[in-house]
Amino acid sequence: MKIAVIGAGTVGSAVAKALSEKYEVIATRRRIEKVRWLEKHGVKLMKDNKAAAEVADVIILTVKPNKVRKVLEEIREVVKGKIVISFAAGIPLKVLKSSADAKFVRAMPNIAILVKESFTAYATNDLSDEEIKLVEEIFETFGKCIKIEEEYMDAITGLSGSGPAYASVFLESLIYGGLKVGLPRDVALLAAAQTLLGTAKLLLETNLHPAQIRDMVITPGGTTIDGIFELEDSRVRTAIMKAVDAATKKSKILSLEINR
Ligand SMILES: NC(=O)C1=CN([C@@H]2O[C@H](COP(=O)(O)OP(=O)(O)OC[C@H]3O[C@@H](n4cnc5c(N)ncnc54)[C@H](OP(=O)(O)O)[C@@H]3O)[C@@H](O)[C@H]2O)C=CC1
Ligand SMILES: O=C(O)[C@@H]1CCC=N1
Repeated sequence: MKIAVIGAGTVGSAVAKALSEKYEVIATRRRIEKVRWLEKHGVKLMKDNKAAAEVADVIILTVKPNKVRKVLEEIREVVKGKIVISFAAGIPLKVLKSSADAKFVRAMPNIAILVKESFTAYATNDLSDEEIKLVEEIFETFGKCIKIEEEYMDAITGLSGSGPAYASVFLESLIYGGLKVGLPRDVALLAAAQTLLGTAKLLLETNLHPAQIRDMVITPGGTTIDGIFELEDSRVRTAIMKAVDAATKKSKILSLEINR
């Protein structure tokens, strides 16, 4: 199966690289010289979106949201009846469908595609069971995936699409905390990253709620409660909830703007 990735930027190049292990991949962007390294992974580079979409069985759009309509206009004649997956934040299926006569999937992965640990949520109304299977096989090359109702896509964008950015702020803060108390940089980085990874795994592999994990770590009168006391005083939870809320609202605004 041939897959065309239209817009090989940050996400598109990660997508092309991951897919290249299993599929024949063509990737496009205007400045293809920026992603020559993809050729080492067997990815064919082109500037012509229409030519790439024409020879592909499945097309993945990884251009910015404001470019989606223009790109669909370019490729509309050659994607009739084909599966077109859009990763663009905030662009509803309705808008995609009004631009071309294809079978559309609106999806939201995250940058952990690079290490095959993306969380990809997707919505579609157009696909048969067999086509859903095919699309899930594609998403599984990026990590985990789930099908959701489209009404949740903006919230997913605000949580797991943007999530690696929030988690990186938290990780950076942990590392700097480590530096403040005198840890060598490499030790602080490893300690922070492995702790976050381990906690996420604990949550996914047990039935424990995060509050229970937190409670398990707090030894009465011990060290952790002093750290937690400071965190609660800084309203960290409110800050993170506000971040998810703001990014979700922005995704909704993008969909309103595109309809104008
Ligand atoms: N970054 C992330 O973590 C995530 C991003 N997304 C979504 O993925 C999309 C891309 O985001 P991101 O990778 O961050 O953005 P980038 O700006 O890094 O990538 C977009 C790419 O599109 C290319 N491009 C622009 N115009 C065209 C065109 N007409 N034809 C072909 N290619 C074109 C650009 O390259 P050139 O200028 O050389 O053409 C650019 O490299 C967005 O819609 C975003 O919402 C979704 C989930 C996570
Ligand atoms: O910042 C953005 O708009 C994209 C969508 C989700 C993550 N990055």
